[in-house]
Amino acid sequence: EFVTAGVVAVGSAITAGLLAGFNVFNCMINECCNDRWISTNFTDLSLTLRSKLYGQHLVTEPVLKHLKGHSRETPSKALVLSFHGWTGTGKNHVSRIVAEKMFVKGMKSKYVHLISATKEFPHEEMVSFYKDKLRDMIERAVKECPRALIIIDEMDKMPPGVVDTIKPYLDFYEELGGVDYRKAIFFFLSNTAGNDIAEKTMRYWNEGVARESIKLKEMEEVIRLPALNIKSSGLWHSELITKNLISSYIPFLPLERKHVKQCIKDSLLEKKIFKSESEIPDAVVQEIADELEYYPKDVQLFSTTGCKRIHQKIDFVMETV
Ligand SMILES: Nc1ncnc2c1ncn2[C@@H]1O[C@H](COP(=O)(O)OP(=O)(O)OP(=O)(O)O)[C@@H](O)[C@H]1O
Repeated sequence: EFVTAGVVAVGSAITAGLLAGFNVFNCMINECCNDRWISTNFTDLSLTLRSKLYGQHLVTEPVLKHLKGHSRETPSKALVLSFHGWTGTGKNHVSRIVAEKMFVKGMKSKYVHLISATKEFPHEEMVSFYKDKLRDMIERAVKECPRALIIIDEMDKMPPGVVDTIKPYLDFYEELGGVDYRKAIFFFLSNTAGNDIAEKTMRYWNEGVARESIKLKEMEEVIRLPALNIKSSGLWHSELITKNLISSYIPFLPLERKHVKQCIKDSLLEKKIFKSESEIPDAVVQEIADELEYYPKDVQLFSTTGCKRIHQKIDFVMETV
């Protein structure tokens, strides 16, 4: 009996060893939820954000700070960053950069989830079904990898009330149903409060105050109230706001012509129309920039579509050159 027990024990040890070996080998080739596939080194991310995100000082540093803080051993809750601003100001751009620098497979990682509210939750009358659907999506994502990045785009198109269903997962609980949600990262993207952010930025400009001296704290105030009170914000009367479950509101300021010009240069290089920045004639950049619309009409300060639609404008202008 003693001998049999010994043989069984040795057998189990060998099986466990083989399994562990297989897992190590498997995770060298296939994506796993570990440090080989998910980075906790923020150097590259910080360099990229600093050089490739224009005019958004209230985004670059706060986002980096939150990500670094949250990556420490055991965070007390999931990180929830709510991105707000006009169209084309960089909300998706930042999300993509973060995904690409944190996850080896970038946006293609099975641990990065991009949920489009208009695609997934198009009908207002289906709220209760959508609540189950969203809850299920989040549970599956975090069960598969506690360090998942979940991006909800077009939050303002989400039927009111749906998002509150994920409240427990964003709270300070150690675990829910055997799953720890505290290492997960959520980005909410919306245009809500975009006009309020633009107005405030405009006011500073009129007073001759440098854009870079605008503080995060005051902009957060500008966002929080509209997000809570506008029915089509996705966060209308949401407990995520009232119970302080959103870690930070990140304002994307409207982009000025000089930022748009930087985006144009990037796009011209990306499209391989020019080989280096020094080859790009100013007149070409100017002409493409003139194709966009600016607000307010008299001073033409902010691009109403940020850096969006630049690719089409390049095609149009280069076609006629
Ligand atoms: N601040 C920025 N710095 C550098 N490039 C930018 C910036 N904002 C936008 N872009 C460029 O413009 C493109 C469109 O921007 P993006 O999709 O990030 O806008 P958005 O804020 O998510 O808009 P929407 O609210 O319409 O979803 C990006 O892919 C990027 O190339």
